[in-house]
This record gives sequence, structure tokens and C-alpha cells, in this order.
Amino acid sequence: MAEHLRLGVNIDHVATVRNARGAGYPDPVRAALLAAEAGADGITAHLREDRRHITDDDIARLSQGLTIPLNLEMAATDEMLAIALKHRPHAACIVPEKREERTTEGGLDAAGQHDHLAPLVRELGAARIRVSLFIEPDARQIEAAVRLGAPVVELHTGRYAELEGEARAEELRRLADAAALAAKNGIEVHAGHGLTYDNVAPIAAIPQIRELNIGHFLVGEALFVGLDDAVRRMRAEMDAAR
Ligand SMILES: CC(=O)[C@@H](O)[C@H](O)COP(=O)(O)O
Ligand SMILES: NCC(=O)COP(=O)(O)O
Repeated sequence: MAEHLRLGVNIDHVATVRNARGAGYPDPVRAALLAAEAGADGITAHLREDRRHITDDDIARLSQGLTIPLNLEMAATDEMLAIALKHRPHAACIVPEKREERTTEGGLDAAGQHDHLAPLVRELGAARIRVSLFIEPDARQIEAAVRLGAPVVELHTGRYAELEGEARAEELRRLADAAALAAKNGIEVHAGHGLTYDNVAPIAAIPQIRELNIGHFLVGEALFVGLDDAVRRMRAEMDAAR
């Protein structure tokens, strides 16, 4: 039987709504605490270099107030490394970032950026922060993660979420193959981006995947049913698929 599948709730887009008005509400930390009560196994927050949603203060408050693990998503920069080392989250997921993108468009080029990433992975690991690389489901990237000594990879499910029909089925096969290859090499496998009630089941059914990080859909759904119900239903969809 496949092991328990953890749900990491990403609260970035609670901050997007707050920042639209420059107000103090809605508070992403309050959302994180509510998600934890509803059964989230962890909280994910992406401190973008342009601070378009999550802010430094949010990370400080999440680091102090959470009773479940924090997964800090960060670009591979010295500034973000210093922030991670200051707050020491449970995990740090290194993601690619472009200022002009609407959302995280693709995976990190772990293969092409080995020399840039190696010291970062080493320093985070030495601080006992669990490093994860947000990559495309691609054997070359997984082999690069192995060479870098990353304990975790998070497979980018954005393409899978956007595609339909046979193209989606093909992307699902790539995700399953990548998960199997990573697990065979002793890497813990996570996945996320663009997951919803409608598309989560086939991803949750991949036995090597141990954690899903889901945010944008849950925050939107929370407008209609509340965050508690949205997190509980996602948990149920994941468990049913497992
Ligand atoms: C890396 C990633 O997938 C996330 O951080 C998430 O989707 C929310 O942030 P953005 O929408 O700003 O990319
Ligand atoms: N790393 C993926 C994540 O944290 C959530 O992505 P999304 O559900 O907001 O698209």
C-alpha cells in the first residue's frame, strides 16, 4: 500500500488579496493556522523576490506561529539563502523565478545550474533545512538532483493541469516515470502546481509521491465554502485516490 500522502497548503494567494489593497487583511498566517486545524500537514509560502504576495514579515510570523512544518519556496539567490538561514524553516524548495511571469512557469534547471545550486543546497542542508528542487518531470533534472545531493524533488504539475486528453495522459506518464526514477535514487518525491479537486486524483495515485503542495485553487474555493471545508475536501480527494 502507498504511504500516507501529505498535504501542504500554499497560502500565497491569501496575501495576493491582502496586497491588492495594501490592507492588513486577509492575513495569510490566520489562513495557515486554519488550514492546520483542517488537517493540512504543512504550510507552503513562496517569498518572491518582488514580494508580490508573501512578505518578509509573513515569513517571520509563520516561522514563529506555526505548529506544523513550513516549506519556504525561494529563488536560488544569496538574499533568499540568508532569509532561510535566519528563519530555519523545516524545508526550503528552490524554485525558478522570473519577474515578468504571472506564476511559476517551469521547473528549475538543476542540470544547467549545477555549479550555482551546489553551494546553496550544501548550506541549507548544513543548517538542517530539508532542501527540495522544484523541477520538471524529466530524467535529466532528476539525475542532476541526485548529483546535487538534494533529499527531495517537487515535480511541477503545471503542464499536466493545463493539458487535456491524450496530451494530459502523456504528461501523467512522465510524472509517474519521474517519480519512480527519483524514488529509486533515494529522493523523496513531492508534486504541485495547478492542482484542483478535478485533477488531483491521478497525481495522488502515483505511489512514490509523498506530498502535494496546493494553494491557488484552495484559496479560490475558500471564498465559496470556507478554507476549512476546502482543505478537508482536498484531503478526502487525495485519500480516496490513494
Ligand atoms: C512554485 C509554485 O508553484 C508556487 O509558489 C505557487 O504556484 C504560488 O506562487 P505563484 O503563483 O506566485 O507562482
Ligand atoms: N509548489 C506548488 C505550490 O506550492 C502550489 O501551487 P498552486 O496550487 O498555487 O498552483
